[in-house]
Amino acid sequence: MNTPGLILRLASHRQVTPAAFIHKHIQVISQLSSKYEKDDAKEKWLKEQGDGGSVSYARNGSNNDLGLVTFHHKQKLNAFTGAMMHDFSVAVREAVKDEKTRCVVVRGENGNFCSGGELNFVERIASEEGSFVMNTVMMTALKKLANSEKVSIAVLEGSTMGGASEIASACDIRVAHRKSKVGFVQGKMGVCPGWGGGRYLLKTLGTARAMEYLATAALVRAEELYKIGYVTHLFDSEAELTEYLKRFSRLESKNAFVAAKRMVANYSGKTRNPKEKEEEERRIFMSVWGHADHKKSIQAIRDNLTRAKKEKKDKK
Ligand SMILES: CC[C@@H](C(=O)O)C(=O)SCCNC(=O)CCNC(=O)[C@H](O)C(C)(C)COP(=O)(O)OP(=O)(O)OC[C@H]1O[C@@H](n2cnc3c(N)ncnc32)[C@H](O)[C@@H]1OP(=O)(O)O
Repeated sequence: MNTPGLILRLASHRQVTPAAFIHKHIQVISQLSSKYEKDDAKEKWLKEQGDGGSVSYARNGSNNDLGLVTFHHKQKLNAFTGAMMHDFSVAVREAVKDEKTRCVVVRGENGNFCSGGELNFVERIASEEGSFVMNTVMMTALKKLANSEKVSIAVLEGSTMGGASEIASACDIRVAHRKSKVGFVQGKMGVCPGWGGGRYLLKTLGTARAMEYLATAALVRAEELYKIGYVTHLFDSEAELTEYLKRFSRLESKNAFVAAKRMVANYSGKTRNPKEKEEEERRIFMSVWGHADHKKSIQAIRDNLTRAKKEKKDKK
């Protein structure tokens, strides 16, 4: 192809949003924002779309440090409906408020995380109003989860498709069943990430890999995701998963646990300027230094050293 032809071809492929299009969308968004001024109006609208399934929040009976957000729609591999998006918002609010827990475990029932948007529901809300409401409600819920002081853990089993990969990415940690798969398949449906979790996909995968996976609608095995660090732990059985989750009760000081989460969150976001991040780092550190747990731990370490020294001496 000659150079002018090539330039014309490239220009026609360049995705430039025309000004008229942007203007129309600003108008639509402004109308919808007034119609659904309150978050509960959007949640109510989603609930009315129904289509089965639910999402619950409960404290884990055998490990009280864990709160469980569970997807229930096993006949459709936990595909998300409007009712489930409504419940998810409520469940996340309950989970992050629960003062008794340290972690929020996000999981699907029956050995499957979630197969993305439920197709009948997706078809029904395929409109500007639908995209506005779904995107806003899910974005708010994912932000709440990502910004909370709990450590959030997504347990990926079976299939994690489309929007479900956004939920998984919004969590601090992803653990996966060795045989599971994650599909960044939004493009196969002719759309892009729409559950408000695009930013978390970029953060957890890195821009190049997020581009590759989204542009190819990749279905990726857990073992590959483990190699690139998207998944931090692979498990083969429920017993192994239970053992893994017990690790999050190891820190005696809950204060130190919360500070660890705050310290990581402070530097993983791009929202604050460097000066504010430094100030926040100092504030976090000052919240643990000199705290009763700190003083108790110093004494415990000192006692350990003394004990070890005595044991060494006795052995001689
Ligand atoms: C707006 C949401 C959008 C976004 O923006 O992000 C997305 O989420 S895009 C992603 C949409 N989801 C999909 O494309 C996945 C569709 N499902 C599949 O490709 C497969 O089901 C599977 C996930 C690869 C699993 O395959 P398999 O193990 O062979 O199970 P089945 O296919 O037999 O599924 C069992 C049962 O569940 C029904 N099902 C599965 N996913 C959905 C769904 N998303 N919506 C509605 N129903 C779903 C499937 O039809 C089967 O039903 P029965 O045939 O009645 O048993």
